[in-house]
Amino acid sequence: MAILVTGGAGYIGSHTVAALLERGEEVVVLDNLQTGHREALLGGKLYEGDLRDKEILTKLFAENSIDAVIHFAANSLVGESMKEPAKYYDNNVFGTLCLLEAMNAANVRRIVFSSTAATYGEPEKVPIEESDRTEPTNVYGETKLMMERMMSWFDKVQDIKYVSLRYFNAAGAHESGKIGEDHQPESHLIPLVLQTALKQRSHIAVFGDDYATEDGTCVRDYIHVSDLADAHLRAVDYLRKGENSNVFNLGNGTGFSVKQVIETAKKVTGLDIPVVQEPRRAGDPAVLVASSAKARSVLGWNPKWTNLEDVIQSAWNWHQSRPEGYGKN
Ligand SMILES: NC(=O)c1ccc[n+]([C@@H]2O[C@H](COP(=O)([O-])OP(=O)(O)OC[C@H]3O[C@@H](n4cnc5c(N)ncnc54)[C@H](O)[C@@H]3O)[C@@H](O)[C@H]2O)c1
Ligand SMILES: O=c1ccn([C@@H]2O[C@H](COP(=O)(O)OP(=O)(O)O[C@H]3O[C@H](CO)[C@@H](O)[C@H](O)[C@H]3O)[C@@H](O)[C@H]2O)c(=O)[nH]1
Repeated sequence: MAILVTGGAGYIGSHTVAALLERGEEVVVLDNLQTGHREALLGGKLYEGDLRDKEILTKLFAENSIDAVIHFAANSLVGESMKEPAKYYDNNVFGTLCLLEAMNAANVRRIVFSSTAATYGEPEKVPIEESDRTEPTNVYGETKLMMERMMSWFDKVQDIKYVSLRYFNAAGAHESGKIGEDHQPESHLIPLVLQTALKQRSHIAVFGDDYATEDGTCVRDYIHVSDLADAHLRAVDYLRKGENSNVFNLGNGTGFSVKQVIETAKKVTGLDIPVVQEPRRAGDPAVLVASSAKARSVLGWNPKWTNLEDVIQSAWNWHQSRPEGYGKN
């Protein structure tokens, strides 16, 4: 039996594919390569196509014995979602609907889903627990919450069991140095800061310094991509044991401000990183920090990369060895 990974050629998807292959799983990937890279796939069978294309989904499920789906494929940028909402409802919500319909038709009843800290919006308290209020402050988070609710109804009505993993901020790169983060254009803080250290950019913009945080900049919980990959394998095992649908936060439980990330990157690289203060970015909550106690106790998840310096060092190794990323697909 194979595992279908949608978005497997993307950043977190490719690290999860690597982890699945390492433990001997058969992997099938569906990716339209809109942000992913063929070279990021260290194995598995790639179907190059779109989640919203019913024909390719039907073909893929007919040609492979799929046991479970891990669903990464989505648009996932907070800032962009506040400029182009339709793109997010279409790819994320409609795309997931197409996938669930095809799964039901093919009698595939397990899905692990990439959700996000952005489902919470401004948290009522930190660290955030899964039972806390979900009131997204951006379109992206709203679409992910809709996808979770949709899966909950497909569970009730069609018995498709799901595990929704609400990741906080993914960071770092694979220890082998073969795969890492390469988004074109890049919008995530850590890669942008490291590209500035490499002098590929003149400066890093800090979006807002008037938040209610210690130094006025936004606080996030950075979690290593290999720890995220490990959680997906545990979530598949959890569903294979016949457990009920569930939701888990995945974070380290420590928050770092934008300024602290830049300072840590300066220390790791030993290089100058010029900063320019800019206005707030629409849709950004001030603080997002996870309680992952539930994932630890139920999934036995135990993140290894708990130190921000080590996480940034692992990203730095990747950026130094592949300053242009993967290059052309
Ligand atoms: N990066 C983070 O910090 C973070 C945090 C929380 C949640 N997430 C979620 O994790 C998932 C992966 O994030 P990422 O950072 O690896 O993003 P990514 O853009 O690197 O990966 C997404 C992959 O999905 C593919 N894709 C997108 N739409 C598709 C479609 N319609 N059909 C087929 N393939 C499609 C892309 O080509 C890409 O390979 C996303 O669902 C995102 O919302 C990411
Ligand atoms: O040039 C930049 C880029 C980012 N930031 C700030 O840095 C923080 C982190 O931003 P970014 O790296 O863009 O991540 P988020 O917007 O927090 O979103 C990421 O983390 C979410 C979970 O918390 C995921 O759901 C999203 O998919 C993923 O992109 C935010 O406060 C941004 O305002 C800057 O100040 N300057």
